[in-house]
Amino acid sequence: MPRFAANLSMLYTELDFLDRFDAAARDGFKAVEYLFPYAFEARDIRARLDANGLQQVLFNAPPGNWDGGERGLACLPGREAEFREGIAKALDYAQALDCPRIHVMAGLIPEGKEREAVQPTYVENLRWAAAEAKKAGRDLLLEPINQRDIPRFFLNRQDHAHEIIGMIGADNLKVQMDLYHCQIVEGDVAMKIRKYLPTGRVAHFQIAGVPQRHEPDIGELNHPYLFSVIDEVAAQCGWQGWVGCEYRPARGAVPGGTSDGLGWLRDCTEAAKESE
Ligand SMILES: O=C(O)C(=O)CO
Repeated sequence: MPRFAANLSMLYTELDFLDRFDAAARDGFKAVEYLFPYAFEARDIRARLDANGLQQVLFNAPPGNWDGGERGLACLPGREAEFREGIAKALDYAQALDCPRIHVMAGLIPEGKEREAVQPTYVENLRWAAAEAKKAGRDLLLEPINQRDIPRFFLNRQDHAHEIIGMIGADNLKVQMDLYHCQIVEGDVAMKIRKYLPTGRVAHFQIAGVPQRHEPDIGELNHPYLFSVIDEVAAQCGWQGWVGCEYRPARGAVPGGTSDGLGWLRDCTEAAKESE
């Protein structure tokens, strides 16, 4: 069975952010991820991690004006200085939280521009950021995201992410392979895991049911099968990463809404015990 991390931006949202760490640990998670730590002092987050024996496995670099609709700065011409400040801030938090990975959201293709026109900005920003992250001992992750959730998002396809990484050639620049986005954009998910995991460029997975982004046991994807594929390929290539549970519980932000929906995880754990 893969190792699962609770995404605290989507799970336990009936609780204040810092209390979500305690709830995730109570449900048996050993690791967490979320979008952004920046509204909190790193030492307060660190205290919650330590008190609950949790690892911080991923968070995002500052995305620009999130409430104004921005979803990353990396592909935005003219925003390079802000992009660099954001990466420096993310690296400081990563150090304080002992977090090995930072997701750098690509951003939206500006109105009136084509993807090809902004790709050079994206590549140059990432080249700089990967070198900074390397000095700090961190990996930077690129995530292809579907355009139903985020219209005009620059990076949508797995092959595009791998092509960009190949162009830059930094060994700490990797892919965050979200199987929910992958199914919506391109499908053939199991074969894509088999193709890309052995490359050493997939640092992290995320999951959610498709199409509503609820629990993984709701919808068109057969997650137990996909977990067995991850396990099989991981054993062959020595991959030891995490699978982030980045879904909106079907019962919503109500007390117990997240925990009640974790039947899929309990089933998975039981099945793993039986096969030992
Ligand atoms: O929208 C997503 O899928 C993300 O992981 C954002 O970080």
